[in-house]
Amino acid sequence: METSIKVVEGVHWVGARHPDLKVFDDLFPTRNGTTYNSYLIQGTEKTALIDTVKERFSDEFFNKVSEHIDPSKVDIVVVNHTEPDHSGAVAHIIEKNPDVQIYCSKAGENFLKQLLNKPFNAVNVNDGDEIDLGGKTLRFVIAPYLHWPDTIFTYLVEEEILFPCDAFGAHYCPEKLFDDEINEFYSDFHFYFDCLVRPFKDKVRDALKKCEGLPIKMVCPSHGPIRRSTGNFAIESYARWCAEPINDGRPKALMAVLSSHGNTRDMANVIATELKDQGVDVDMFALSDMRDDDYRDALEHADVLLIGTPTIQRDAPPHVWHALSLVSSVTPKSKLGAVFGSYGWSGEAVKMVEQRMTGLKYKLVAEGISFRFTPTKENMDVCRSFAEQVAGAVLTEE
Ligand SMILES: Cc1cc2nc3c(=O)[nH]c(=O)nc-3n(C[C@H](O)[C@H](O)[C@H](O)COP(=O)(O)O)c2cc1C
Repeated sequence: METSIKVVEGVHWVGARHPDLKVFDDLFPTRNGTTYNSYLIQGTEKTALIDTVKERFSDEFFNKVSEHIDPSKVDIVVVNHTEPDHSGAVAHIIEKNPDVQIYCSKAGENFLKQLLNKPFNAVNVNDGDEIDLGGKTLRFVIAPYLHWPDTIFTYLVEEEILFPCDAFGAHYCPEKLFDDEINEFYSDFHFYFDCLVRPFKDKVRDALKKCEGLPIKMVCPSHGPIRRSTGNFAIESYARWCAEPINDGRPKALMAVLSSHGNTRDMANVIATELKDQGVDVDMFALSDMRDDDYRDALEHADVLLIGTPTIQRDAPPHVWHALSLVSSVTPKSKLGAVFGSYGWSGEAVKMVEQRMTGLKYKLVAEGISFRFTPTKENMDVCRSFAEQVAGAVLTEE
């Protein structure tokens, strides 16, 4: 049976391994399974757990905790993040000790109320709050949206260890727990960031600012290896990936176009020429043949998103919906947008895409235009006016 692992004196990993997990949260593929990391911190006065494990791993979790203390004697559970893969054993701890104090953010308390559906003893924490366990001081950093609104980081002052829950983590289940005992896992680390954290780059910047100046010897995330020797590398990687987009000269329009017979593409070309004349560069993407990652990068650098779509089978084509589904997987630089396209008879697509963009919180800077089959010279004049309006909105926003 697996046992707990000492991290430093008075701090033990009491988590669980899930090496055969293939898809996390039914959403994200995992090449190497994952771990649910929980940490037991024992001071001279009090004992705290930092997060717990997924519910089905509760028994092995409690076995590990019991190596050090009767689980009913744990005084505090810090819930850095309430998602069930970390809060899954909290209900069992409360059964063992109804007085256990649950340290969490206000949002965390609200979420836990509806995750547990039972009373518990919550202590809300704010930035900089501390609790002294007796020679082991926990300090809290509020880090909302890394990756849920409830997230906090916990910092162990004396040992200079950061417990950031899902931030800086990786779905990777190594044989050994520490980074300096295992092979490189950079691609899993990067993939994890892309799946979970990339939509919140601005929030990462906020959290990193709060951590500036904190001496950090070790980063103990909630998934994957403990970063005993590369904690700062993980933090620097996030800082690099989340840096503000550089304003390198002229504003940019990202134009994503699908066109079966070339009509929407002809409109796109006229619009693009006019945009360039007005001082806006154009990054053109053919939606039928694009790499998602290129498009995601472009979304993070574009000042406006233009979608060109024909109506196909009373709808916009699936490629267009796919492109729109990627918006929420990144931190778009701007939420200005506009839609255009050609149709044959019913012409639903442009309106439908406008509605979706509004739902994604885009501000539509020009009324959508759609023309029947081959655009006429007059139609192309309207395309130029459309481009002028878009350029005007983008340049005013600059
Ligand atoms: C498979 C297919 C299905 C279509 N279904 C519709 C439709 O439901 N409603 C409509 O208005 N036009 C429909 N059209 C016509 C196109 O919207 C029209 O040909 C348009 O000009 C195509 O623009 P494009 O050249 O940019 O693709 C369909 C075209 C194709 C190829």
